[in-house]
Amino acid sequence: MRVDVVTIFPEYLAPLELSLIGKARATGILDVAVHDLRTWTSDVHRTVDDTPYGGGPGMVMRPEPWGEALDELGPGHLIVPSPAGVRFTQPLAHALAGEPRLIFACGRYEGIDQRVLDHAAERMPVTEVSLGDYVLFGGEVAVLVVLEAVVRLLPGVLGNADSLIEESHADGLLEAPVYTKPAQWRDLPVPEVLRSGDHGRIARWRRDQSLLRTARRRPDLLPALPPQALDRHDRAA
Ligand SMILES: N#Cc1c(-c2ccc3ccn(Cc4ccc(CN5CCOCC5)cc4)c3c2)n[nH]c1N
Repeated sequence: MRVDVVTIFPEYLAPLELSLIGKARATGILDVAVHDLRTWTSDVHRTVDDTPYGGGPGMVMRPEPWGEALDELGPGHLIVPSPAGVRFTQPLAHALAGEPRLIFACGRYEGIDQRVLDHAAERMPVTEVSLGDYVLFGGEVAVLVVLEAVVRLLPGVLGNADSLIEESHADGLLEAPVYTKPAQWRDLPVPEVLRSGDHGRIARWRRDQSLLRTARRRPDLLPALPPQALDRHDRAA
């Protein structure tokens, strides 16, 4: 997968050199390039923003540098983080993991001139995404989140592919609690079932814990579960 990120704060994306994303880059699974939007400015002050038409607070990012940048870097699936975007979810992460090329446009100020997105949409898929209902300073943090969620799904990135099956949101439920040694820590024991060696019991316990957690913390996820997601054992509850 080839990823291009355009931002006025390239240093914000330094974490992309680290951990599993850094390893995916080193092993050739992922090719990431971070670009400074000011590369595509032509004035002496390298201006990237201007006042909003129609008035209102703050500044808006000028279309010209973005147009030049996307002319050079496109085509690819353009991902634009925005407070007004569609909620970023695990299904969307899976969809993006299937793309050969992603281009991330990191806005700042009050956002990017809408014509940039409209013009790009004439020649490539454009998706505005939001991390959630709160307001950040810009899109860079969202790019780190989206990229981590997407890259984890690429073949060869996670050592144990099984961990993709058990994790939260993979089957629509929150994951069960996890434990490791020691068996007793500050008078707190590991649940006996997890040390029983009875894999059927362990699987049922984990499923029950997932359902309990989801019901308590994210009841909004429960109705979305298709009937077949609750196996015969669950229905009895
Ligand atoms: N992903 C993501 C994001 C972002 C995000 C992503 C990208 C950019 C580029 C600039 N900003 C800052 C900005 C601040 C204020 C406004 C106008 N406001 C009008 C009133 O409603 C709220 C918005 C717009 C943009 C960004 C924020 N925030 N929250 C998420 N989940």
